[in-house]
Amino acid sequence: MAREYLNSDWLPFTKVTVYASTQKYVLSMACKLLLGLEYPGEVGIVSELFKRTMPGLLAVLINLPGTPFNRSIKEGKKLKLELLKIVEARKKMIPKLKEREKAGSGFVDILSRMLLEGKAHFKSDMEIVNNLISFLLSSYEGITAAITTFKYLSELPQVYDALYREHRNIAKSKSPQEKLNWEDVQQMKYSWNVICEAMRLIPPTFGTFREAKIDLNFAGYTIPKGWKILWSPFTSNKDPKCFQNPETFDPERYDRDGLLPSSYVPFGGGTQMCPGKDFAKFVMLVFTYNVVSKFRFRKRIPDEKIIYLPGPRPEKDLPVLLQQHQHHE
Ligand code: HEM
Repeated sequence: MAREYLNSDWLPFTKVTVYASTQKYVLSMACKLLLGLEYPGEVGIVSELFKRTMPGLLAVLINLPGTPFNRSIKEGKKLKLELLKIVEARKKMIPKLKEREKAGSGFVDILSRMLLEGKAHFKSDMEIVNNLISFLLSSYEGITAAITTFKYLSELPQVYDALYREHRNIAKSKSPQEKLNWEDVQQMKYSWNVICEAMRLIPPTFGTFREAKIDLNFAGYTIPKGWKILWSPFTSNKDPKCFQNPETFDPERYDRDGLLPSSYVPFGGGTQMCPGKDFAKFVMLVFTYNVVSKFRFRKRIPDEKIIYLPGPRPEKDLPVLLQQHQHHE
């Protein structure tokens, strides 16, 4: 799907805005993997309704006709109805899905898996829909934010070249039209280090809250039972005690220095750790592989700032000039 997407949305152009384009791709990919919708035909309605609902997340909470908040509520209701229709239709396919699963054939998307697991986990269809919306949101915001990787790839040619070499080695073991498989993705060790380094310097999420279950003493401070504590990857990620020369983009550090426990936490930790980590990793690696195998790119705004809305994004969506590889260098 990444290949198909790049052929239609990148290949005909010499300029693209990486953030907006990646967001579109990630949402389509999430619709396919989470909901089992076909790309590009079936993902259109859901992704459009989802995009129209999103502005309400950051709007002033005034629910009057014509306000962005009011518009988002209306679009959100339409999105839920559309997802309910999809859930209804999929339920009718459960016997077929069970057969397919027994035969061990074919990929089972997350919605189908939720339905196969049955009523034990979900009280109603609306609960399934609400879960799906939270997964779509995490993909849309989280995975796209990690695409700051491309900012560093356009700034650091030596990192780009090392990544390209890793990708070429994988490509050499395959025929030109052969798709990536799970084993190929496991080999993308340097690529993952690059993405990790981008997420270390610009974490996709600011952090979340925990509640103190007992009176705690931490670093000389008393935290009374019941207080909320905000943990954030922004603190340890730039701490020289955890990462040497923390401001330097250095993907090799993970193999060379290793990691202190709980020092690198873009996906959180403990029992609440992000359940979408592997999904996100897979989507990011496959997309990066497909982009780097086809293009070099140069930033059009040399000192473009990263802003937080609330997740990080390049201020002007990272416009780049594309240069297609003429032959495999
Ligand atoms: C690069 C992408 C992503 C990043 C950086 C990220 C990061 C995080 C973080 C920091 C948390 C809080 C963990 C904690 O409190 O310890 C979290 C929770 C969560 N994430 Fe992600 N996430 C990403 C992608 C995804 C995706 C793709 C999904 C779903 C498909 C997802 C689903 C969730 C859910 C459901 C929770 C709540 C878990 C709970 O409270 O038990 N995330 N994520």
